[in-house]
Amino acid sequence: MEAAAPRRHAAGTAIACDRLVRIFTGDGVEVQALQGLELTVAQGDLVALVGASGSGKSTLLNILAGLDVPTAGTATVGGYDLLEMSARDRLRYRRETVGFVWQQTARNLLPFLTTAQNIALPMQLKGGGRGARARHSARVDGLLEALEIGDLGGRRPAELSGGQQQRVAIAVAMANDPAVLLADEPTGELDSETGAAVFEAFRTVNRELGATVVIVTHDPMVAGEVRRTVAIRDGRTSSEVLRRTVTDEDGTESVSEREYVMLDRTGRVQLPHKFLEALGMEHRVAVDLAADRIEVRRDDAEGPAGAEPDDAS
Ligand SMILES: Nc1ncnc2c1ncn2[C@@H]1O[C@H](COP(=O)(O)OP(=O)(O)OP(=O)(O)O)[C@@H](O)[C@H]1O
Repeated sequence: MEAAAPRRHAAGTAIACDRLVRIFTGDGVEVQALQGLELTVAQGDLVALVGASGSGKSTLLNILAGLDVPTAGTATVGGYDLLEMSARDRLRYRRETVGFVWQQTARNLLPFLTTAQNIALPMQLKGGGRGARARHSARVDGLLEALEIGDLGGRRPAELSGGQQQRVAIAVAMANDPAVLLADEPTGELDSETGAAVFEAFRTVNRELGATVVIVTHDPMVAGEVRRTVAIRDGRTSSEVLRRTVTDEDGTESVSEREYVMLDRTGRVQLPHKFLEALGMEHRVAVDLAADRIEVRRDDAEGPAGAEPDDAS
C-alpha cells in the first residue's frame, strides 16, 4: 500500500487525529482499541461521539485528555502534539488546554470543598502572580452565573443533586478557560430531564465561553441535538451525521440531517450495514465512475469470484 503523506490541518482546527492507533497488550493478548482513527474537529464545534461498547470511544477520549499515549499516528489538540509532549508540557496541557467531565459525578469534584472552592482549585494550581486572587474570584463568579449555579457556591458535593454536580463539574473543567472540553458519558447517570439540563450547560460553554466540546455519549437526546455526531466502529471513525437549521419561505425553522461515511486517504469507505443488507451486497461490489458520483452496485458477474480472466488486479 502506498504510504500517504501526513494531512495538513487548517488554522481553525482544535483537534486533529491522523491514523491514530492504540494497542493494549497484557497477558499475551493484544487489543487494537484504535485502528487508524481519523478525526478533525473545528474550533468552536460541539461534537458527539457515539459507538457500540468497546468501539474505542473512551480510549480516544483518554488520549485527547493527555491521560494516555497512542501507539502510533498523530494527534494534535490546541497546538500540542500529544505524542511528542514532555512530562512538563503534558501537565500544563492537562491543566490549561483541556477540561474533562467524567460520567461518575463523584469523580469530578473534591468532596470536602464547596462548589466555589472546587472551581477555584484548578486556577490556584495553575498560579497567576499578582492580582490572581481577585481574578480567580471573578472567574468563579462568572462561571457560577453562566452555568446557573450561583446559589450553590457554598455547598459541598454531597449537598448537590447529580445534575447540579455535573454542572459544577463543567464549571471546574472550564476554570482555566481550556480550548477543548471533553466529556465521557456526562449524562449517563442522570434521568432524561436532568440530562437535558446538563447538556444545556455544555451548549452554554460552547456558545458563550467559546470552548470546543466533544461528548462521548449513548444518550440519543445528546447525540440527536448536536450539529455533528461522529460514529466510531472498530477503532475507526465510520460515519457521521451533520445537522443544520434551515428556514423555509414562511420563516419556519427545521433541522435537516445528512449522514456521511468517512473516506480515508487510501480510498477506503465503510458502507452502512443497513445499505449493504438492503441490496444484498457482500464480498465484492461493482464500482463505476459517473460524471458527478461514484456508483456502487451488487456484483452480478457470473461464475465464482476469482474466475474472471480480468480479475487479477
Ligand atoms: N487498559 C486497557 N487494557 C486492555 N484493553 C483495553 C484497555 N482499555 C480498553 N481496552 C480495550 O479496548 C477496546 C476499546 O475500549 P474502550 O473503553 O475505548 O471502548 P468504548 O467504546 O469506550 O466502550 P464503552 O462504551 O463500553 O465505554 C475494548 O476492547 C477494551 O476491552
